[in-house]
Amino acid sequence: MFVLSRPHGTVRGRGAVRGFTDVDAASAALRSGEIDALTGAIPFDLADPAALVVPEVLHIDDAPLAGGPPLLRTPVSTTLHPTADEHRERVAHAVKRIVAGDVGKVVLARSVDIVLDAEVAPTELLDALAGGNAGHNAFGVDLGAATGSGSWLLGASPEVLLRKSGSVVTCHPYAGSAPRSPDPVVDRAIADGLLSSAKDLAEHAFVVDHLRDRLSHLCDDVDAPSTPQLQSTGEVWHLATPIRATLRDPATTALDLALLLGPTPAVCGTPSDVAAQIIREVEGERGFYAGAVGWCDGAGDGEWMVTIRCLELEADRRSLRTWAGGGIVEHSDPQGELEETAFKLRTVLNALGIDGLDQPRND
Ligand SMILES: C=C(O[C@H]1C=CC=C(C(=O)O)[C@@H]1O)C(=O)O
Repeated sequence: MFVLSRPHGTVRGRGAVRGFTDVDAASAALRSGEIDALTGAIPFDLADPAALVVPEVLHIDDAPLAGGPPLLRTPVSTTLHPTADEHRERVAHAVKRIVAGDVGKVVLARSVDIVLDAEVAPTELLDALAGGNAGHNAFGVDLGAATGSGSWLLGASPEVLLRKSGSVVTCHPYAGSAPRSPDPVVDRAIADGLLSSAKDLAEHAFVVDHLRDRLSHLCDDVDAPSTPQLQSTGEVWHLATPIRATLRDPATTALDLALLLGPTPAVCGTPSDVAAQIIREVEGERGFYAGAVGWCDGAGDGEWMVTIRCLELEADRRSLRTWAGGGIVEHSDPQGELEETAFKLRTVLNALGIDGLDQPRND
């Protein structure tokens, strides 16, 4: 099963006629007309297996999921990768490499392994994720249909890697973050601070520059405003830029665009190859985190979200891994970056009904 809930509608894929773990084979089958739809997840490292299926039925309607209340689970065990101290050290080291000129920006992430006190049904968690943000953004991908793993990838990503309809491509990159506050006056002041933060504006510009450059390979009229706007989730303020471009060849598929554009510097860095190498050395394999989740129809139209604010729920339905990362640039502060991972983790933790991770505050 596949579900992508967005403010403008919900896409559901049911059944699996065929599965693909090789993105190039999936892309070729779509382009040749051998298959007429595709749903699923692309990993961060395209050399890793994807989880793509040709659904028996692809159903598209014009309402998001209604969303449900948060669940009420308690962790019986929590393991952080890495510890707070180690993450601060990694950020400090990345800043040194940036100052040395090895890389311009690199996104470093932390993961948390949690074992819950009781099982969670993937569809129940999907509803809780959709209920946790005003846009009812949420996704759920049964990874087993393609990989046989029995796991589900679930999340509430606010970030559209791309949407393709006919010859029009839109992207909505997010980069640059600050925590929401329950106090409206403080919340507004935090948002205003983000909009004028030189460090966050620089962090954001890497992503827009990358998308402008990659889109120009296939598109004319790439239109991106010169300054970002504010967007928010339930937990986080972001800088975001709406980008629009016109494809030279409208037969280019949304999947091909996802492979061309991602992983962007919102989740990887600049230059992409150097940043990806640093991430591999520092974090190891990311799996599906920071890849893309989405769908594509027979005309090549579709939508792909950046796989963030997400978790992988294992076959036992009690064990899960969730992730949060942040873009490191020259003026990043290790403690600030640690705190950023903590408030980004709240999206998934809130949906599960988990208050704290039972660790010292900054862990
Ligand atoms: C990498 C993540 O967020 C990205 C998206 C928005 C803002 C980001 C930032 O401010 O660093 C990240 O680029 C994540 O949530 O794990």
